[in-house]
Amino acid sequence: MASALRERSSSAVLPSFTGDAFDHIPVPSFLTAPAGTAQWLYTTIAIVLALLALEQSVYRYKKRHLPGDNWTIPLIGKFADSMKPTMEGYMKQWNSGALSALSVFNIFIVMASSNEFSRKILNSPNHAEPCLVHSAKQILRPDNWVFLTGKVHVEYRRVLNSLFTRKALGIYVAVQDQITRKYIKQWLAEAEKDPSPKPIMMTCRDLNMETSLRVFCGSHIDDEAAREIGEKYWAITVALELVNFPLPLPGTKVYKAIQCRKVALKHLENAAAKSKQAMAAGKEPECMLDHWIRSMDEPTYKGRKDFSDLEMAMVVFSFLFASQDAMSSGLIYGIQHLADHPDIFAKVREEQDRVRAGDYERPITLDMLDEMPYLRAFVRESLRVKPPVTMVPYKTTKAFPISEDYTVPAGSMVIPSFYNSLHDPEVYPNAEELIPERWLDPNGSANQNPKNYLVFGSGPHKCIGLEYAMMNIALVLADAVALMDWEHIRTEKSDKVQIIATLFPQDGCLMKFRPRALAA
Ligand code: HEM
Repeated sequence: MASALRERSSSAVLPSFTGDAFDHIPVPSFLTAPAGTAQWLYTTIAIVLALLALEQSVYRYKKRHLPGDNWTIPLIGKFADSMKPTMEGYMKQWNSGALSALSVFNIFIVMASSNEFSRKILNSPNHAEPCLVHSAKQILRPDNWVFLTGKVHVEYRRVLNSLFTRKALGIYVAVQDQITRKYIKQWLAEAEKDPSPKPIMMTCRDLNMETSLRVFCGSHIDDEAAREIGEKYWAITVALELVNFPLPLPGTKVYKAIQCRKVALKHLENAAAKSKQAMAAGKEPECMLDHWIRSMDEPTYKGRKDFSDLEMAMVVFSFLFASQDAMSSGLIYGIQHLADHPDIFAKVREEQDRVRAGDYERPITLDMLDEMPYLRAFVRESLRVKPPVTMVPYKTTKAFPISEDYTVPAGSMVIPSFYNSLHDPEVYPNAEELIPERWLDPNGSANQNPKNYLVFGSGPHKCIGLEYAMMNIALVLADAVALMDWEHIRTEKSDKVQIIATLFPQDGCLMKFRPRALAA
């Protein structure tokens, strides 16, 4: 095709453009260039045009009958949209069909929006594997365990599951409670000095970061290192776009995120070494690293024991990476939802008062959380209404016959989306409304259709930290409800969603906190 175009362009009739009548029109220099140069230029243009035509043909061939644009913007496709994603844009895509197509930087993408197709992608490890966002491999390092697949992934995960047993959660809950109380004291002290409403987005992120670092590394990470990781981590959050600029050149978001990872890994590796020393010296486990090292000595332990400091650091970093944004989103919407529903707030507080029996200084334990079913139902419901993670990019490893009439080509991105499953009115009547009670009835449709609850994904890569995540959000809300009075200052942006890797209220959730006025 290119050679045919070349032949045609070399014999193109130009003289009519060089006649007297056109003398006043500036002629581009390449048209007046010597014959050899012009021919070279026409050839180049012809090749470029042919490649552009080929790009469109390949896109249309892959897309077939799926809903989606019939043409893709040359080279970049929907890159501009992916730079500034909006909930409205995503919803338009999800509602255009159970499967729909688009292309970004020549990556062919199939978006799945129904429960059936989303679950099928998550549960077909022989056809598709997670690719997170494109930048994740550059940020986490390609040798991070999260990129393992198949049997090796299952085996690695089996070891890591021991980090989320009830025994382990019992260690973490004490750390979480201590840090949450420290932050609540700080918020109240700041509010006393300046009672104006403050956005809680960054405050919640800081609380989550400190909680994670202390739960994972305890005192094996010093305050300075924790502060440095916390400060730099925002570079990683902003680099988590669906598709980034392909090369991590200096100045790009991915480059900055990689620099942050290097700093974090250095500190985490150090923490792993210190934890090994502490456990060898017979100290009591105080964090996840300690628990991990100690559990490998238990007679029932089966699996590898030779984890290097770097390997342990990479696991901890993967947890930080997977949790920081999702936890912050879940917590912020938890606070906003509670503040905006005084009836629900009152029920949560009544439960707190009952379980704590007037002793608000006593640290929360796992047993106490077990006695708070209404709070746990609220957390579940809040995450359903505003799922922090609305989709997870996967990649097809071979042609994937996803439906009777469509096969996703090998090497495509396939994106299971969770929003429609979580807002399915058949399973969740009045799906847009926040109704914790729907989780209190074991025979209700919410509990009877667990397959719809995709907040934490499904299949071999389902969120490993889901119990810990729900426990942490519940604990922060429990302490905040028990110890403070709240006021949410609503703006016209409170219900609008901002997407920075996960979902946040556009105004950052403006809150006023006061010490709780307890009846004398
Ligand atoms: C509200 C908070 C959280 C939400 C909404 C969330 C959601 C998710 C989702 C949707 C996935 C992908 C699942 C799939 O592909 O099927 C995932 C994976 C993962 N999550 Fe979470 N997550 C949260 C908190 C956490 C926490 C606290 C940790 C660790 C402490 C964590 C660690 C991970 C890891 C390591 C994976 C990858 C698992 C694998 O590939 O085997 N997440 N999470």
